[in-house]
Amino acid sequence: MTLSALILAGGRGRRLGNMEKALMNCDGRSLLERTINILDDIVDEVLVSVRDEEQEKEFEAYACGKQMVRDSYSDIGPLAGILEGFRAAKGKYIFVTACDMPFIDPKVVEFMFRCAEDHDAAVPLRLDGSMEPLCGVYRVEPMLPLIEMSIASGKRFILAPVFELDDVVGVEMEKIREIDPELKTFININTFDDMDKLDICQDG
Ligand SMILES: Nc1nc2c(ncn2[C@@H]2O[C@H](COP(=O)(O)OP(=O)(O)OP(=O)(O)O)[C@@H](O)[C@H]2O)c(=O)[nH]1
Repeated sequence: MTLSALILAGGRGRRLGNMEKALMNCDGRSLLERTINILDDIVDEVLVSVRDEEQEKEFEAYACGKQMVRDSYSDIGPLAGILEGFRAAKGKYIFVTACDMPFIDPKVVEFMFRCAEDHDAAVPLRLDGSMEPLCGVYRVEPMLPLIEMSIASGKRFILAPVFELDDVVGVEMEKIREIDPELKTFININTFDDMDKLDICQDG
């Protein structure tokens, strides 16, 4: 079965003074390259979601030759990138993540694919029971029209199409903790404070 992964990287990093988060540096590599390398061993295809042509050009040196998909809706947020990723995907299932989650555990990704098998999606459940969509695996066929409908009806939050799926497996954090004890997979970088704590620096 063909599997895909989508790395969302089209955000503007406003909480970081409009820094390109995908190009931030961790251990000598950009966050984008790190995530591509992790996913490349697991899936048949890695897609990089960018907001526009200018960003695509800037990312060319860091995208490891992977296909980049540009938003066709501007400034509506991550769902615009998810839409184009799902339109371009060759896989039956797609893992969706963000460029600012540099410590994804590959075993967690594999586990999420296994959980999604024969279902519409597998999405991690936070301790409060809410879903964490940016570490989820989705079956492309039912999701794509639901993403289109969500955007058309002005529902731009990532979970809007997920709520409409018939068969979503919620994956308890405790199950993921058995694989990734510190839940590093879910660390994401939004602020200068996060960068300091995690020893991440601005590219260049
Ligand atoms: N393609 C695409 N990706 C987006 C867009 N907005 C956010 N993303 C991505 O979605 C993920 C989550 O984004 P956020 O952390 O909420 O937003 P951000 O733009 O990265 O940061 P802030 O501007 O500080 O909120 C990140 O990987 C972003 O790169 C968008 O309009 N298009």
